[in-house]
Amino acid sequence: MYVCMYVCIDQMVREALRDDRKVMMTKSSSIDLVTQTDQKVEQLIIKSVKEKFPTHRFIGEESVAAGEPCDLTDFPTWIIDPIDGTTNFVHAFPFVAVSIGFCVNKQCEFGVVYSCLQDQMFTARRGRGAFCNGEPLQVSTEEDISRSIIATEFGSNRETEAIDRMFSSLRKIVCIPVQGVRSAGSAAVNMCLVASGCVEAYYEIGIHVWDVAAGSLLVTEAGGVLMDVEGGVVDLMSRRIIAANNRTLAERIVKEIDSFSPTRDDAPLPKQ
Ligand SMILES: O=P(O)(O)OC(CO)CO
Ligand SMILES: [Mg+2]
Ligand SMILES: [Mg+2]
Repeated sequence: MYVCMYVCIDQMVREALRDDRKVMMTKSSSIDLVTQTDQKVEQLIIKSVKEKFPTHRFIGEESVAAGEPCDLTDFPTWIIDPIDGTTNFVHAFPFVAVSIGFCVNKQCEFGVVYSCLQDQMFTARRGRGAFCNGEPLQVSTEEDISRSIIATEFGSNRETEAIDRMFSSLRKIVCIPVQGVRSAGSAAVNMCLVASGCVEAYYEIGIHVWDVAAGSLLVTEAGGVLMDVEGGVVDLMSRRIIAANNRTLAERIVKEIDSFSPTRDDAPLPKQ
């Protein structure tokens, strides 16, 4: 099932990158894009998994956008971002990933991130390590943030207060100084970069559970840590995350972040 699904998704994404990168609609803002490929890939994944595991539950980005609930319960749940980096996809900017996390009792058991254009398959299973195309991954051993590269994103929220806070945080981090700041345009790819040891840490406020479910396990299985932007335990529904190579860097980033709290992924839908 998985090999067949991978081949179909790979073909679907590559063909669409060549022939059809049209924006079909927007979601939370005019720059929160959706293409037909986002929907087709998610439908393919859900259909394939349901055939084998009919009782399992799903949290899929495009299904939630269509009104499905976004509740993480103790039931086996597949958390799917069919295209992480849709804006990249539309522009053919080469970081486009499919992200699938699988949780039981609210704990991630395995995560898969497929970076389509790099043809890199990142996999992690709880307690069994993280891998890229079968090769083991290890986070960076750097303890000094001034010798680090930090990844972050601005997301699709353009409200003035959120933007001000994001710029303020970034300004402080740049001026520590860090050696560099990077944005792959895909939360999942950013987390794979942390897991691979290429960047020391990634932080973002505004991501969703489907952006980071798989990546979170990749980071921890590669020896890294997850932390909330205010320093507590990360809550995948809170839309805030720091994924770092170690606690020293994560705590250093916490000190510089002007945090805010977007509406949670599992917040009740407003009454019509
Ligand atoms: O392209 P997507 O799935 O909307 O995700 C974005 C953040 O929400 C990039 O990580
Ligand atoms: Mg995403
Ligand atoms: Mg997506």
